[in-house]
Amino acid sequence: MSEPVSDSSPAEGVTEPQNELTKQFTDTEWTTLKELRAKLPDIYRSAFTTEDEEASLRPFDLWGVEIDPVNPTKDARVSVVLIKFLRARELDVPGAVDMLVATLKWRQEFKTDELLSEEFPEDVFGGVGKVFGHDKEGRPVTYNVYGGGLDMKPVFSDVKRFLRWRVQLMEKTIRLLDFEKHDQMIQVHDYEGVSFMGGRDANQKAAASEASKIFQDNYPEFLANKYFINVPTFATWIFWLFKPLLSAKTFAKMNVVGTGVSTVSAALLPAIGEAELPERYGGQAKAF
Ligand code: HEM
Repeated sequence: MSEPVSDSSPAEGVTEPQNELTKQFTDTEWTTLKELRAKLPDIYRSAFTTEDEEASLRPFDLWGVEIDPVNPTKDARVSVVLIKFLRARELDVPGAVDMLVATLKWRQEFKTDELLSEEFPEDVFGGVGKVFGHDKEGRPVTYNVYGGGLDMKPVFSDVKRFLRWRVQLMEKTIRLLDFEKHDQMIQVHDYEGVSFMGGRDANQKAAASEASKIFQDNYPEFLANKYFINVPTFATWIFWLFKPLLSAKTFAKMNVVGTGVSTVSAALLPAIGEAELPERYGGQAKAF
């Protein structure tokens, strides 16, 4: 990685707002970021198709950060959001442009702006997903309990509803990121007590692959690390099924951990401090 650039580098002599995260950008990242910013009006025209050009160029709120396509340099957090699309495409500007257009279109189709206020039955989803605590670097942690003695039938009976619930959890976690110091999360999947005898049913498979695709295509670089815990040895093959669905970079962030509290805590404690780790995983936090 090259040296972080000086505060005056981003706009060749013109200073613009910086934060802890933008200060870590490399020179190449700044160069590609400037190219991407210059394309924002075209990106917006493609993503927000309307007869009224002025309307398509209105600032858009992406994860709580307002991106003004005509003047994107006022807020350092805009750079933090945009660099994600570049990093997800190995700093290839046309690739990042395509991804951003597709994400903006997908957000309109999926109606993500309605998600945060949507309600889901507590008796079905209450125990299945939680945002709880932080890792040692202050990043939020989400736990998905796809086992743990819970009844999974109603969770996956309606795949569309599951996807809206799961994406809502993602969006809620993102709202905990400030894009100043933190722009990534940790995710934990707990498969404790899952019976793998009959394999995953058709709905579970569809939900898993569709959710993975949504995250892969529309949530660039939000994952710092992901842990699959309480996975019995004979079920680890399922992990490899996901390899073709995920980029090599995302796949490399994933860790499969075996069963039992001591195995799980040995894997999680280096990342999540004891005080923040739920008791059920060998920590001290009275969580869920
Ligand atoms: C009945 C058992 C299982 C169920 C119900 C299930 C459910 C899910 C769901 C709903 C997702 C979507 C992504 C998310 O929620 O974050 C997912 C993703 C995934 N699961 Fe499972 N899963 C099961 C078993 C396993 C096992 C045994 C493994 C092995 C480690 C595994 C590995 C993965 C991987 C690698 C992903 C992709 C992660 C991502 O896209 O971020 N799953 N699973």
